[in-house]
Amino acid sequence: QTGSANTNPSDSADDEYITSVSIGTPAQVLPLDFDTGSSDLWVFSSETPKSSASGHVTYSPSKSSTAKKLSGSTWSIEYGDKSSSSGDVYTDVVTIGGFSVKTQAVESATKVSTQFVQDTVISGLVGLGFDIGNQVSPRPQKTWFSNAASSLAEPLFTADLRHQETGSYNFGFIDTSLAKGTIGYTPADGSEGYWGFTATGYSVGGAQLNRNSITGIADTGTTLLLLPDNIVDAYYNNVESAEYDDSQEGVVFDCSEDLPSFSFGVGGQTITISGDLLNLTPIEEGSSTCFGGLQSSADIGINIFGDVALKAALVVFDLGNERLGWAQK
Ligand SMILES: O=C(CNCCc1c[nH]c2ccccc12)Nc1scc(-c2ccccc2)c1C(=O)NCc1ccccc1
Repeated sequence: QTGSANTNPSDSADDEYITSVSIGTPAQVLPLDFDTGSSDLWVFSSETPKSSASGHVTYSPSKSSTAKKLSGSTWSIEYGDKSSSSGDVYTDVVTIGGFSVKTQAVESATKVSTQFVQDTVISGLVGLGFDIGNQVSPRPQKTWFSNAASSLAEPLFTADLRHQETGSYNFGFIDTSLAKGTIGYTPADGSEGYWGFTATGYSVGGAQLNRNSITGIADTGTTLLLLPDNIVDAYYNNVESAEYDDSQEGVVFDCSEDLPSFSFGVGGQTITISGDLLNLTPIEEGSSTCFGGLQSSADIGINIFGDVALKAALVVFDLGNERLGWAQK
């Protein structure tokens, strides 16, 4: 068995990607953000304060004949950007791309932080990280993919995120036609709950790849490519108008500048992110100053290959073989 779901950028900056998910009987369809950087499926619900839920599609367990309260279970998550949510837990049928998991833990939000309240295009997250990262207590729950894996043709899924166009999440199969290059595989480290891996080097503007190990995570839930300062500086030294903007908390530059590409090595392949994918968006509507897709990971303590990097590749999240595959698109 397999599943295939389309995913769409939420806005003109590709800030996040929205995928429709069916929950319950009859189906309640919610726009959710698939997140390989976390391991909880949580949703805005009938239990979310009305003031917080306004503008969001919500899940009502009381309207689903297959919903069951997981009594005594609660959850609470805080993300690195200080956003957070918490609540209680139901199990229900969750269908993604035509594949149904009958008894999926659906974490219902009774509290959500302002970032999520204001982000009305999404009604929650589908964690696609490793089960060890799940935040339900007293008994951690499995992710949708972990529950699905044993019934899928192959225990893997692929992410094909695209700039300002429809992409896909495929479960149980690899559509190699989505990529130009060969898929290079590298071991994945799931011990922290993330899809961790090590890139073998980087280059700016198509130059020869140097040999620098870069350990990081493949994270569909983070917009940016966040790398060490030495790499960020090496890149922006090629961008004449680049400067650090305190109010934006990142490097900005003239929108008119032609940005160099950025490449990294992984699994014996070279993934090249074109310059225009590294110009994320004007800092404000109509501004001629643009915000960079590559930013520093220095005060984060972890390198994150977020959507800006993933957009350049077809990425295979291979749970069965504990490995990540990358192919140039
Ligand atoms: O949490 C995830 C993936 N789920 C994000 C869900 C989400 C969190 N707000 C959201 C808002 C909308 C949609 C989804 C999300 N990835 C990781 S691993 C380490 C960090 C981290 C640790 C310390 C400091 C910083 C990051 C993060 C992180 O916070 N990324 C988001 C971010 C990273 C940088 C800047 C902003 C956000």
